[in-house]
Amino acid sequence: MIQVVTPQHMQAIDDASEVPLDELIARAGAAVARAAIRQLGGTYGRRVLVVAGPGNNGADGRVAATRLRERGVRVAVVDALDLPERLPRADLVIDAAFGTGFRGGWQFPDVGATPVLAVDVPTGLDAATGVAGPSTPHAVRTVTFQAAKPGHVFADGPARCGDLEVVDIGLGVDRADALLVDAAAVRHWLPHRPTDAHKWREAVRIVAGTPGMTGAGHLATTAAQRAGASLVAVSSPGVDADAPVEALDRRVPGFDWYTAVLDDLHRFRSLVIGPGLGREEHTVASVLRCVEDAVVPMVIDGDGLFALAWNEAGSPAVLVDREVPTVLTPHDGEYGLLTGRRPDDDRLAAATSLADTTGATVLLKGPATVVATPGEVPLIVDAGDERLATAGTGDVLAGIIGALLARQIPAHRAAAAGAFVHGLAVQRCASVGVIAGDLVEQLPAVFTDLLATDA
Ligand SMILES: NC(=O)C1=CN([C@@H]2O[C@H](COP(=O)(O)OP(=O)(O)OC[C@H]3O[C@@H](n4cnc5c(N)ncnc54)[C@H](O)[C@@H]3O)[C@@H](O)[C@H]2O)[C@@H](O)CC1
Ligand SMILES: Nc1ncnc2c1ncn2[C@@H]1O[C@H](COP(=O)(O)OP(=O)(O)O)[C@@H](O)[C@H]1O
Repeated sequence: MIQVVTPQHMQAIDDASEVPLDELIARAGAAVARAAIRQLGGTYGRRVLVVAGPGNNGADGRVAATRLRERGVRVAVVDALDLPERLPRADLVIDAAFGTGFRGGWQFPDVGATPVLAVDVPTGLDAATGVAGPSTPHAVRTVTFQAAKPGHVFADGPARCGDLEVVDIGLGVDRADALLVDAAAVRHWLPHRPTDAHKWREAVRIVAGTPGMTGAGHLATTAAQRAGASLVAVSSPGVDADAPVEALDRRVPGFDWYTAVLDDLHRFRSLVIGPGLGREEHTVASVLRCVEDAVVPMVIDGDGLFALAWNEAGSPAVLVDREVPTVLTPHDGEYGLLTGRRPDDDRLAAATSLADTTGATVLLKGPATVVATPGEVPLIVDAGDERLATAGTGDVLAGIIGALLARQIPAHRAAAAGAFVHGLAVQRCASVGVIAGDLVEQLPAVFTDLLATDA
């Protein structure tokens, strides 16, 4: 997995390093020159413009300029603080104006359609949060050093950075602030089914859906089945519609259904509660009883999170005493209900603080999803894309995580692996018109491909 380190932490690593700064800059500049040559597809007859600032980011760019000249590239270097009225023509612009030391108030010049290669971060992109300034260029590629920064993966980061290249320049990273989840990690986390498998061994209990929102129960159930649950029992309180044929249809009344759910919950390996349950007072009461008394790992999603927030003692009080893992899956609005404030731009900190106050695993949804658990390095999943922003995809995610918990994957990894396969599933879907059920259909192939690749 790629390490993610905050800019402040990277500065401390830099300060503590025994490698002299000049050497780090030489290595960084050489890596930028190599990336530029790859981007140009050669050196002969190619022209590069380097916009170089007054700090170390500019120094990286000047070294790259020297290396490129040595390779026969025609290079012009312009001073970011003294830009000429007309920029020299080029096949590639290297943005070495400012990196993590940028303080705002400087405009990146208009380079038209010329591709931009950014050094460390495109100028003006906040490396801590990914929020771009008004003139931040859209780079085709960004070369960063030793570790990715949160700004590369959150907010405007992915769109402004283009392809991200992380280059080892010999700085020892003592600890990562987060890890970017990849296929190799998820493959490693997935258990093989034992030959003596038994249908109750990976059984998932789901409470989701109400009259008028029966789809939530259906989506979570089929997602859990397709993510490897050996058996799924589903209840949609007050609903008489049929469950999927392969699932156990556990009909429960619209009120006080917690007794029926808790009754034989010990037979299951996980409980998914919340998608499409509604926000009635009696629903809140039943959800809270389940959270307090459930003896199996739980995923609490959607209206289950509303129920947690809507109780006088506050969600931490309900959760901290749980002796088995709990995964909370808020989007920004649900995070706001739980904490009284929507997450700010520092999404790693937002997820981590909710995890710390509740003792739960928190999966904070978004274009890049963060998974935080007390005592674990946060995980970031950026496998999905905007096609996931459609009704019901969260219900699918909850079902997948429920199945992975039932398959005995620890909560932190189960949540991140769930978000990762959810993202891979959408990659296999059509470019337009994707609905949540399409993700479910893709899951067996996603898992099959993941397990078949030997990276
Ligand atoms: N540990 C690492 O990650 C390494 C980082 N390196 C590079 O070092 C960069 C950080 O270097 P610096 O701390 O020198 O920061 P920058 O190179 O981003 O720029 C800081 C300088 O720019 C000036 N400045 C900032 N905003 C301005 C504005 N709006 N108008 C005019 N002047 C402005 C500041 O006064 C300061 O002199 C990284 O982005 C990276 O490119 C590499 O050199 C090698 C090692
Ligand atoms: N722009 C986006 N890019 C990538 N993933 C997204 C984007 N918007 C939403 N998602 C993902 O889609 C899912 C939506 O979940 P949720 O909001 O709970 O949907 P619902 O409640 O309709 O089921 C989450 O997994 C979230 O991370």
